[in-house]
This record gives sequence, structure tokens and C-alpha cells, in this order.
Amino acid sequence: MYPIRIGTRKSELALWQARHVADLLHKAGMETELIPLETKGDKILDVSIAKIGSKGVFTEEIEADLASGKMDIAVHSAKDMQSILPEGFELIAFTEREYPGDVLVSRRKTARLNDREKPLTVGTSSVRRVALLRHAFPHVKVVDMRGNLQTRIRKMDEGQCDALILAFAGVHRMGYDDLIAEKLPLSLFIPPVGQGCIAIEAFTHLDPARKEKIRAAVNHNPTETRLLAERAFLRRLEGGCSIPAFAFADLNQNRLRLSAGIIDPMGQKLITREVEGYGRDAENMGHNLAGEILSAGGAAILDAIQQERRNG
Ligand SMILES: NCc1[nH]cc(CCC(=O)O)c1CC(=O)O
Repeated sequence: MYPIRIGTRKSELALWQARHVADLLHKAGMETELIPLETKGDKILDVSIAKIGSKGVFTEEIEADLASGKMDIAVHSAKDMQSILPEGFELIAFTEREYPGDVLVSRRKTARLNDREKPLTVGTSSVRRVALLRHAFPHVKVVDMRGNLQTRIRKMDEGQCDALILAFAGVHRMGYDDLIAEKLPLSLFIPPVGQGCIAIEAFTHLDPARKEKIRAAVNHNPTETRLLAERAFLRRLEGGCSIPAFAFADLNQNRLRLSAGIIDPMGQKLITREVEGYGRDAENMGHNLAGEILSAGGAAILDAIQQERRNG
């Protein structure tokens, strides 16, 4: 059997995640080969992801090579994956989830978002994080900050901001735990769909026997159930990573609890809902919770965002 060819982005975090998946495959007796690629999302750094506009900015180039058979699987942050993949592509496995929340990262250990005496300047360009900051910590000054993790930390060190909001998973994987000033509460900063989890993407022509071997080596079933609920939620809202909607599912035995919401970009209207049910109903729960949120004002928020983007 020829080695499993693994496509990945070139950032340190992407390479870490691809090597992590390679390790899991090695442990199951498979050989691997890494194929690193640069994507549009990596090249265009002066424009926010929401403004680049195309869905799948981190995935298009990789998907072209998956489809042409140059690679067998691609490794992505589950968070960066569109809820509806282009025809012929599927997510065949999810790795065990890391702690899913966001953290405040700073050189100053005492940095706190709720410090009103000396309000922080925080770097982020995530629509969700900006909106949640405006909502809960209106005194905080937000500056736009793109680039990979290392670039953002360098920009912080150059003085562009006092602190960053980042996913714990990336910070931890890159060995920056020392810079974590606070963990942001999951109840307020509900994580975006898929955060902390690595997804394996394949094209339909991947040999079914190989696909099963890869799934058996990599997939973490409870994580997959959680992600099915979260991604079903996102699918109904039809958003990629750039709308300020979020969903987080937790699984205890077979009980699934799904929290989800949407916030308008100015942070004035936050709508959240929760539901509990059985893991086997994960996708229905996600779909139905999205419906509740749409009728509770979510549809109006999405319309306003679309209107805003059309007007540039
Ligand atoms: N948006 C980029 C991105 N995609 C995945 C992660 C972190 C790792 C993960 O969520 O698994 C990050 C960085 C961040 O948001 O801080």
C-alpha cells in the first residue's frame, strides 16, 4: 500500500495538526507523506476574511489537489471548514477535541478584559470576537489583526495591541500556554462551530477500504457527534467562518447539550438558545436550534449582514 498523502496549509499550526494526524495513522501501521500548500487565506493578509468574501479561502487550493488525486486526504481546523462542502467532498473523521474555548493572550499576566481603569487594546479580526467584545466589554479597544498565530504575537510584541483573543487549541498546540492571561468563559464566549477540533477531508474517489482504515485510526466518536450537531446548526444558517454565529455541543454519556447563538456585528443584539437531547439526534438538534434562533431575530441579523456586505 502506498503512503497516505496528506495535504495541509503551511502555517506552523496547520503543520502541527497534519503531523498529529500522521502520528495517529503511523500508530495504526500506515505510512504517510505530507504535502504542504499555500492557500488564498494565507496569502491575502491585509483584508479580513469576511471581506475576501469567498467561502473556503483556506480550502480551495487544497480541494483542487484532492479532486485531481494528488493527495488522499487533507487536514484542516474543523472551524475553518464551510458547513456545506463543494460537490464530491466530505469530512471523513474528526480528532478528539481540545478545550474548545477562547483565551486572552498577553505578555502581561494581569491583563483582564474587565479592567475599566486601564482598558485593553485587543487584536482580533474575527467578526464573532469583535461583536462579543463590543457586547460584553464595550470599553475595550479593538484593532484588526490577521495573520497566523506567530505573526499576531509578533504584532502584539511590536506594540500594536496589549492582548489577543485566540482559540486555546492553537495557543496550546504552538506552546504559548505561558502567555494565557485568562480563559474566557464558555457561557459568554460560546465557541464557534468546530473550534479545537481537526477535520479530515476526502474526495469521493478515495478507496473505501483506505477511508475506513483512516477513519478507524483518527476518528473520535464523541467529538464527531458534537461536530455533527454544531455543523448542522451552521448549515441551516449557511455560514462559513465569517458570520458571527456560534454553536457548542457537549456530550455526557449519550446526552448531548447544544448551546448556540448569533450576534449582530455591532454587539447590540445577542440571541442564544440551548437544547438537550440524545447524541443520535445530533443533526436534528442543530437544525432545529438554528430554526429557533432564526425566528427569534437571527434571520434579521443575517439579512442585515448580507445587506451590509452587498453595499461594501
Ligand atoms: N481562524 C484561524 C484558526 N483556525 C483554527 C484555529 C485554532 C485551532 C482550532 O480551533 O482548532 C485558528 C486560530 C484562532 O482562531 O485563534
